[in-house]
Amino acid sequence: MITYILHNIFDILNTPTNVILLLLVFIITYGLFSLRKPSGFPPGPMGYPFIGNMIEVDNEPLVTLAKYGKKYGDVFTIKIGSQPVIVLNTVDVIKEALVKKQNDFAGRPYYYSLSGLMAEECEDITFGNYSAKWKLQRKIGHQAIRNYASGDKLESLIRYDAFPSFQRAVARENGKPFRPHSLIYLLVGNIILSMCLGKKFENDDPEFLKILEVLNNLDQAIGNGLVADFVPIFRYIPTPGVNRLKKVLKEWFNLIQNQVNESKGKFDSGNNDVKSLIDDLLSIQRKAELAGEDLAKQLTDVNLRQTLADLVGGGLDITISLLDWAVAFLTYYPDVQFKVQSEIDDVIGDGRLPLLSDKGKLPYCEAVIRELLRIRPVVPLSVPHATTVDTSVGGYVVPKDTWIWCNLWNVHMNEKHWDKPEEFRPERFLDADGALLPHPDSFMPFSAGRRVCMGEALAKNELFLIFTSLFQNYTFKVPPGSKKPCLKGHCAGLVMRCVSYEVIAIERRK
Ligand code: HEM
Repeated sequence: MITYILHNIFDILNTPTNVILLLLVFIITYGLFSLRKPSGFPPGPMGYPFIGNMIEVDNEPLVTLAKYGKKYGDVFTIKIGSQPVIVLNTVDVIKEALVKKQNDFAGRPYYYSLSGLMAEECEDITFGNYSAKWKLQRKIGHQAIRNYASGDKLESLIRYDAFPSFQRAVARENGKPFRPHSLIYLLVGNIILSMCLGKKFENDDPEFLKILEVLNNLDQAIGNGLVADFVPIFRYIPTPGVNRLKKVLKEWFNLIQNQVNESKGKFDSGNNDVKSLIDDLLSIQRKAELAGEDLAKQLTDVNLRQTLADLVGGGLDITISLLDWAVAFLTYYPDVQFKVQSEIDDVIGDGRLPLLSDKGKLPYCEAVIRELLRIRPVVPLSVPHATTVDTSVGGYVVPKDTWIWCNLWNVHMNEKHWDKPEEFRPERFLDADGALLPHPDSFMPFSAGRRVCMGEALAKNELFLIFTSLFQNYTFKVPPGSKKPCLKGHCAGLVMRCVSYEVIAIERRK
């Protein structure tokens, strides 16, 4: 048949009907071919030609993956467009991959929007390929964060600048209902930007608002990803989605690069005063160069601005989402809010804002933060991984370059590990005397292994300080006549967000 077609191709193509017929045959064959799973891959749902399981997974990713898990087991394959993805659905297989075989699963898949455009061809930490240069880039980023995560820098930033500025913004609401997300955005934005750039901002500072606006536009332009992520031909077609993303990214890179240049100019003129995380990154990199670490010389300006972009972009969005969930849940459950406030009142009182040294003394508050991270793990499917070599997981052989999703959400919702997992119950993290229990293996909001969240230590300290400061100073209530916040999440890109809601904030310390 094929030989016949090849020999008579020009005769066949001589009428429009035949051309259309041939095209149809090609499309149908390609469509059927796109349904095929690579041999040896774990089982999974069939899906549709061209799009695979994309519609179901895009609509309700967490519900859909839980349903597939029940049918196909701990490890299964889905298809996003023509791209096969292996989903790891339980703690055992996730730990086998990310901890036991951590090097094998430390890669990242290539997404055109995130790895290509946003990370300037994988030059950042989050989407960078697992390599010696990437390890050094992560080490430098990690070291710079560590200098801020503990100690006075973070504490004083919150106590003296960001939180008082947040209080002034709440006071301007004058007891009227407002959306906490927008004020939390300004609060966390102020902390992260002051930390990264060494600048202090009032909430209405035009430079500050411009950076937040660009970040917000970036978020919207990325949305749930681009078609070009899964259908490669769209990378070469200037679709409105790609054009919009490129435009916002140009603005974002300009903003970030200007900050890097300011810092570099300072260092080049002999001023080695470290005032911000970007100064830290530069000084650690220069020390590595002087110590003869040749790889440090390979870290370019693009790597530097991408590391900064990872810290600003990643840190901001995820932390804001968790705090937005915190206000939503504690407004919904006033009894939990009351217990949080009573513990803070007993231990700290109202004479000063909370400090990191209070951490061990507020077990109930810590249990609430943990329960929030369990019930709403803000990066529920982690950041996608890829295999770096031929390997195996859950008894299946997995070839190099396979895309892997780790379903952290399902781990936190597994009845084998959590009693009534859908209930918000902070006490599950406490013993009978109210002391904090060590958290179990099945609690993994920051993921695990080589790619474990780089900001984990900073995030935990930041969440503790902001959370306790918020509830020490305010009681959040549902506005009269309004409904309680909706606690059902929705996934936008990699992040699980709260549906927008309103509260009133009643000041507790007059
Ligand atoms: C509530 C707070 C946060 C949560 C729940 C969280 C969670 C996560 C998760 C699940 C991952 C993916 C890990 C993997 O690929 O297996 C991740 C990666 C990452 N996070 Fe976080 N994160 C938080 C805050 C932060 C903050 C504050 C920063 C930085 C300032 C940060 C920086 C990063 C970076 C750079 C990566 C990529 C690491 C890599 O690819 O090696 N995160 N985070």
